[in-house]
Amino acid sequence: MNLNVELNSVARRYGRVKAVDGVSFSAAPGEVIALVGHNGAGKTTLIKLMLGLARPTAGSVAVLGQDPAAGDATVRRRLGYLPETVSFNPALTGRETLRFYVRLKGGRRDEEDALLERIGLAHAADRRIGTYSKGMRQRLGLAQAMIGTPAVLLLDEPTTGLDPELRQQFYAIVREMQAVGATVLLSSHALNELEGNASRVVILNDGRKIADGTLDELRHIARLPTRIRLKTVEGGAKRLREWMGEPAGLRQINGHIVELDATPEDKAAFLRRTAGEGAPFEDLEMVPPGLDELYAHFLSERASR
Ligand SMILES: Nc1ncnc2c1ncn2[C@@H]1O[C@H](COP(=O)(O)OP(=O)(O)OP(=O)(O)O)[C@@H](O)[C@H]1O
Repeated sequence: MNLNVELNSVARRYGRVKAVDGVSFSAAPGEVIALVGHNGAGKTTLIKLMLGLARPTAGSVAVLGQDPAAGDATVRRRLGYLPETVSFNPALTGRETLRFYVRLKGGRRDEEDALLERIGLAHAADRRIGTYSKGMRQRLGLAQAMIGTPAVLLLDEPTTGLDPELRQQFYAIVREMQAVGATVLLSSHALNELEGNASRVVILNDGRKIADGTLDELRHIARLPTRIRLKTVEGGAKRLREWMGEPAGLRQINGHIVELDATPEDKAAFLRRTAGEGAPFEDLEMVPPGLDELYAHFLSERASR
């Protein structure tokens, strides 16, 4: 398979600190991979290794088939990077700044105007960056990372400081990049927003990779229960409990709602029962474990080893 990123047993030490410790993974075109982990887990270092800004102390890194630290300009031009903290000259306008980066990267003439339009900053193109809000600066940073339609886009905590609407717009742009075959790697602490937006999740802890897969794969490995919530008519919770046979762990939330945590096997058996006659509920809701629960699970599993 054609891979845009390949990391093989990569380690990066800073003195005694193992910022990245034996990490291997690969990323194909069209994948959106979320790097998640506590502060100091090694996310930024991993991104810097892929950019060639840090060299591995062991193992190998290949981006677009090349060692990114070797300084090959053709590879660099096909990489886009949004750093954790974007900092632009406040005295320049958005357009001037982007034009500067387009020239630096050998981008198309007037590409800055198309990018400003795309990220919704055309109306402020001629305003000085010193007057921009945090969200506007972050969007300008994303526009800068998108110059030349990169094959690999590395985004370090890109949605920090963005309001919910801007986050949606941000992920819409990520999907557009994904659709044209870019590999997008983004680090984030906002686990809930990654659901439905990342095709794969890599969990890091103390520089090590402790989980890697789609959300469904991680759910399958973790075998965490699904929350089943049943609603009935007001005052009907008692009858519902009796019909369910008062299973251990059943929680009565109020007079008409009960909740149960079901293993994958219990869930299937329960669903078969609910399909029968006379099930005394009006509505059923199933909530599979979210990324925050999976994350906590993998971390606690690691800690107990
Ligand atoms: N240049 C450096 N010199 C010394 N130590 C470093 C350097 N860069 C990173 N580290 C250390 O490596 C570890 C991993 O840091 P890194 O910035 O990669 O984590 P992170 O997961 O991105 O954290 P955050 O979520 O806080 O941004 C930390 O212990 C950090 O202090």
